[in-house]
Amino acid sequence: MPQILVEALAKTYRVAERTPGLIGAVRGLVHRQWREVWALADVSFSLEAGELLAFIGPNGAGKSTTIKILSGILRPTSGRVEVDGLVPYEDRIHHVARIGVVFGQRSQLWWDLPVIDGFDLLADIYRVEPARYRRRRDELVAMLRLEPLLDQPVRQLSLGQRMRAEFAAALLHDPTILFLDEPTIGLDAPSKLAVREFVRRLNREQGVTVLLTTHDMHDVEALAERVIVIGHGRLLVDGPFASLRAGVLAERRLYIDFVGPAPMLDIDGVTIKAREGRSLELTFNPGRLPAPKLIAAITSSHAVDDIHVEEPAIEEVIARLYELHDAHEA
Ligand SMILES: Nc1ncnc2c1ncn2[C@@H]1O[C@H](COP(=O)(O)OP(=O)(O)OP(=O)(O)O)[C@@H](O)[C@H]1O
Repeated sequence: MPQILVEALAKTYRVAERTPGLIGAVRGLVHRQWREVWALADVSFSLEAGELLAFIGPNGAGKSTTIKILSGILRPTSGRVEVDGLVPYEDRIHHVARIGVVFGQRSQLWWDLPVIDGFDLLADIYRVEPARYRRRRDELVAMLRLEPLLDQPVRQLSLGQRMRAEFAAALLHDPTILFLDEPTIGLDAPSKLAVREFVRRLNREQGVTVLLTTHDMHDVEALAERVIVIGHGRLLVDGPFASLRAGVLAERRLYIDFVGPAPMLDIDGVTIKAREGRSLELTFNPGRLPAPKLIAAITSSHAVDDIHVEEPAIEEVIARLYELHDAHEA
């Protein structure tokens, strides 16, 4: 029996139609027109205990809605959800004792309270037995290097520091499942690395099941073995990251600055995308032509000033997935 089971999940939101202008606004107060927005059309997947799954997709794809339903905040329009045998939105009290949630854009700590007081309050709310709480809190404080921040009010923390405190807050009651909604959003590079390292340890060493949404492909690469791509409220892909990468993500971009004007390159399997002055941008498939081989071929015959390889941005990957999906549906 999987730990998380999602079957034919659908969610519509009812939003008020706005008529422009003052008269429209007044009329809207009297006869409000509603329109339905399909956030999720039909999503099914399951997750075994101890898995780490990344949920990716463009803005508005339905990722946050899925996390909100799984964490019991929202009720779906139709479909079935079970987490550890419970229906999250029907048995919230028991459910929240087993899960931890971190929203990158929202805080569960109290803005004006010192971090440690917020932790104490949460332990009370979750009714964590005092000795167990102190043990878990000290463990998390050490893992997340929170000691120097404990007496500071949350509002004085930097975003990176606050996210570390948020992770501890979400885990004080020792949940076996962690939902993360864009946990690295807005963080600088060292803070992102710290978050990834912490999530990895939590999953690998403590066996916590993690479901994560992100727009950062580096999060996915660093953490997830399995990836679900969601778009238009539907599942587009569910599989190992390695195969997604080898298929849709195969293309790499190479940027080269030459010492002199950019030469005409004619290499099998390489497409020139842009040429300007001394610069050249090209694409290649590393499965067919490994990057070191390509770079060696170019640098052995041309003087190069700078060179770097880039993976396609997540938006490009998603756009490509849409094309494949639409072609398949047609
Ligand atoms: N409370 C709400 N009321 C009305 N519509 C909503 C509400 N929340 C979400 N939506 C709509 O549902 C759709 C899915 O939104 P959701 O926030 O789940 O997407 P997302 O994949 O998390 O996007 P993002 O990457 O931008 O966070 C969007 O069209 C959004 O406008």
